Order: sequence, then C-alpha cells, then structure tokens
Amino acid sequence: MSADLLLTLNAGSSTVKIGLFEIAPDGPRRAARGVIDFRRDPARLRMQEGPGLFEVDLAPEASKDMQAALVETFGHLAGHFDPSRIAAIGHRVVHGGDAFAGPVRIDDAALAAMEALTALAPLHQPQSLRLIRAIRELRPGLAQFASFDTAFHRTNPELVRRFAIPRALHAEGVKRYGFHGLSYKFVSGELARRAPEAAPGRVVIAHLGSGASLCGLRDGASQDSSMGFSTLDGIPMATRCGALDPGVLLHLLGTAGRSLGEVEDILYHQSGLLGVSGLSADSRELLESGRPEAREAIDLFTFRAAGEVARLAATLGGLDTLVFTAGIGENQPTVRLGVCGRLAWLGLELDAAANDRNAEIISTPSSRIAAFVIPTDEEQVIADEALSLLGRAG
Ligand SMILES: Nc1ncnc2c1ncn2[C@@H]1O[C@H](COP(=O)(O)OP(=O)(O)O)[C@@H](O)[C@H]1O
Ligand SMILES: CC(=O)OP(=O)(O)O
Ligand SMILES: [Mg+2]
Repeated sequence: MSADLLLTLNAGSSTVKIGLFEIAPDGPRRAARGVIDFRRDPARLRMQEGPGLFEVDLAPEASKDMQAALVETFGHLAGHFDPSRIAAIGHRVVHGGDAFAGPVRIDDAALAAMEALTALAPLHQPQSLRLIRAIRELRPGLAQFASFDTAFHRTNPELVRRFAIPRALHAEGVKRYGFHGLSYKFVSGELARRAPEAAPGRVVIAHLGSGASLCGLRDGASQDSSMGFSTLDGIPMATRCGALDPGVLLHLLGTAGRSLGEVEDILYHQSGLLGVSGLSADSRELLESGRPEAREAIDLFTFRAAGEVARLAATLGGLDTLVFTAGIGENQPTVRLGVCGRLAWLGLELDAAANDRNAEIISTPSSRIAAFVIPTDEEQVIADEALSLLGRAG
C-alpha cells in the first residue's frame, strides 16, 4: 500500500481537530474530518468520513494525557484505514514568533524553537508540542510539519508591529505578531477564487470563532490585525477578554493582590462572552437566552468587532470588502447584523434576507462595501503546506 494520505492536527485549547486528506494529483483532497473533544469527561472522539460517522468515548486516562489520547485515537482510526498509508502529519502551531516565516519540517531544532515560544501562547502551544512529541514516540520515522498562525502576518509594516514601549523591549520580541493566519490564508484564497475583482482591494476578514480576530489585507497580504503579542488581544472572545487597559493588570496584580496564575485564568478562561454573560461561552446559548446579561455580552462582541473593522479601515486607507468566517462568522446572522449595522456610516448596506440564510454575498447591490460569508478551512492550508514541503523533500 502506498503512502497516499496526509493527517492534519489542529490543536486548540480544548479540542484537537483532525483532518484526513488524500494526496490527489491537484493537491490534498479532504477525505475525513474529526475532533477530539477534551471539554467532555471522558474525552470524546468524533469522526466523519463521507456520509459515515463514528463517535466513541476515550478511556479515562486519555482525557488527561495527550499521548494516551493519541494512541487510542490512532487505534480507532486504524479500524477505518491502514495507518501505513499516512505519508506525513501537518500541525497547526499557533506561535512562530520571529523564528518562522513559513511552514517547516519539524526536527529537533524546530521543536526547540517552538518550545521557546510557549509562554507567548500558553493556551495553544503546549497542546501542539504534546502532539508532536507523542507522534515522535508512536511513529518515530514519520515526517511532521508545522504551519504557523503568525507567519501570514509577516507582511505587516514595522509600524504596525510596534508597541509604544521602550525600543529595547521590541528588540527582545515584545511586539505584535497576529494570529489565525492559516484561516486568513484560506479565506483570502477563496475570496480571490469566488470574487476575483474584490481580492486585490482593501479587505477585512473577521474570523469570529471561539478565538476571534480580524485582519486587514491589501492584495491578499496582511497589513494589520486585531491580535497582537498574544492571543488575548483585540476583540472579546468565548472566554478571553480582548484588548484591556494594561492598568487593569497592574491593579489586579498589585492592589487587588491576585497571583499571576489567577490573572492568567481570568483573562484566558473566565472573560469574554462567558465573563460578561455569566452564563455561557457559546454564542448559540447566549442568542437563545432572554437574559439581559447575554444580550450585553453579544452587544459588546459586535461593538468591539465593528470598532476593529473601522480601525483596520484606517490602516488600509478605506474599505472595499468585509468577509465573515469561522463558527460565529459563518453561522450567526444576528452577530453579522450587529457588526454591519454599526458600519452603515461607512457605506455598508446589509441584505437582511441574504444575511438570514448565511448566503455567500450578504450586502445589497448598491452597498459601497461588499460583505461576504466564506467558510474557513485551516486544515486544508496545513495539508497544502505539508505537501509542498514533502514534495520538495522527496
Ligand atoms: N452551526 C452553528 N450555528 C450557530 N453557531 C455556531 C455554529 N457552529 C459554531 N457556532 C458558534 O461558533 C463559536 C465557535 O466557533 P468555532 O469556529 O467553531 O470555534 P473553534 O475556534 O473552537 O474552532 C461558538 O460561539 C458557537 O456558538
Ligand atoms: C489563535 C487562536 O486564538 O486560536 P483559536 O481560535 O483556535 O483559539
Ligand atoms: Mg479556532
């Protein structure tokens, strides 16, 4: 049996998304998708293959240990396809810092460089590293590649990357990096395919998922984004706070006597939609709830997202196209209405009926700014990048 499959792993803070791709003559073609969900106890593996689906609870030890979860997952997958068909594994790695401008084959040096960036993405990076190490133990000879969320933003001007703090800190790496780059790469490619006249213009893509950020692009290249040094910056998210007056941190750590660990937990896990609503981190539950706190959490989300679109328009010198993507961006008309309604002064006119049915184009024909809904696929980018490196190596 020839090695004709690529496996992609997209490690988030509480899930690992799995992609299985056939290496077709025109590139990787998706054959199956799945997720290991660590939010459940025991963790659950769900795979969808064509029309088929299987769902299993992992053993209790797999809920706590990535190595065990991976061994068990590989065991379940082996019931559906021959593991010797896997030619390589591609990983999403959230932080590539200044060390990585594009995807790499993972060797000891690359692994050490990724490890050094863990403190900058404490929610995501450790999960990816655990997966990479576990696969090294499980299948020592198997080629592994890393695709970085930060790499897409390397085209940002130096001015955009700078915080107004002493220059020496910037030189040490305390600067804005930007994230969700795999999603922006995919969606800007799709925009160029679906609306070739829009892609060269001034575009903002709003990636609104559990993690959320917005990116301003010109000619398909990132110019600026809402996330900066860490995945906390920008707009509020499911459980993360978004941009915060740094004085709040000084207050919490100083006068209020909170420990560093407590503050980290508040900002990463107890804030955002969950923190403001006191109810749920999931936009679906908030939109279904009649509680005023739920309404306020959604309003704060759309208010901050619209504000970020306006800021990015200033970076781009105007705005021609706004694209919504990711779980909320693709599926929540009320949130898109909230964002677009606040941007009417910019000349954005929403087509309410198109918006309600999650249509591809949701602006009216006379709208000065075109608005789109384009589903993202981070795993496709991971597979494409892995194959491009595998091809070169082989
Ligand atoms: N089919 C759907 N309908 C409505 N909302 C959805 C749907 N799918 C996801 N969402 C919303 O998207 C958010 C999760 O985004 P997603 O991109 O799936 O997250 P992740 O960053 O974990 O990949 C949640 O707020 C959820 O309510
Ligand atoms: C970068 C980031 O926030 O990722 P996610 O949306 O997967 O949490
Ligand atoms: Mg995500």
